Amino acid sequence: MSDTALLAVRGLAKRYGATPVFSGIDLTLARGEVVALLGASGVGKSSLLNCIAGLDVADAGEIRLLGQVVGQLAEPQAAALRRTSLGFVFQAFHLLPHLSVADNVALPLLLLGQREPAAVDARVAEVLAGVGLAGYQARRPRELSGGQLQRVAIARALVHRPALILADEPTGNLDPHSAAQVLDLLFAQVRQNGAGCLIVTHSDEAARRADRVLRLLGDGVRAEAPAA
Ligand SMILES: Nc1ncnc2c1ncn2[C@@H]1O[C@H](COP(=O)(O)OP(=O)(O)OP(=O)(O)O)[C@@H](O)[C@H]1O
Repeated sequence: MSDTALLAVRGLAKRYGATPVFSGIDLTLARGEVVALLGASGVGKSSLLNCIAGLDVADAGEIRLLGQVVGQLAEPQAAALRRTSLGFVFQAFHLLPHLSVADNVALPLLLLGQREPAAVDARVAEVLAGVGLAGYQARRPRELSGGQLQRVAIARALVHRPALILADEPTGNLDPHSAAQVLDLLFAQVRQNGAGCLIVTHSDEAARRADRVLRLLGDGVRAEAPAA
């Protein structure tokens, strides 16, 4: 089963110096599945997401992405697998302020070597329209609201059609109205693209919209019944 899973994490452990964060983490995500990851503040949700994304390194365990054990690949191959198959949405948006909206969204395509301007422009326009920002290509991030910034970040995470979206509290900086809009868009776009999504959240709304809800504990992951 783990061979066909989009993501399979086995026995993952992380510590910072002598301080353990988590250990014995097993989780699996199927293609097209939206999974919400809950957990107390400081339990290691962001650390887990960062390990899966290759932004941080686990101390033990295995991460299998699209059937490939990432740790068994040479770093250039691991990086290429992540670039192709992952999109990341951060709580603080992480857009580049000096680039236009279009250039921010196009970045993953450029990193993948897609430089044919007409094709890049067309895909950027398509994905911006998908998040309700048609015609915003020339804007700068400073000219956008928080909800719009996060929608740009979602467009950037989806532009290269990754198989897995990792989202770390993507509505944590938004007012409730914008948060609900952004969640709707994120989940609609994820499902429309047939991608899987692992979303770290404190939001009941996000958990309610997920296919499955997991709770991260220091020594494992527990399945929770979705909120009614
Ligand atoms: N770079 C780091 N160096 C040392 N300790 C760290 C580092 N990053 C995180 N930690 C610690 O690891 C633990 C887990 O942090 P993490 O941010 O993953 O938790 P979280 O569950 O995402 O928390 P929150 O819900 O508050 O965002 C915390 O105790 C944090 O202080």
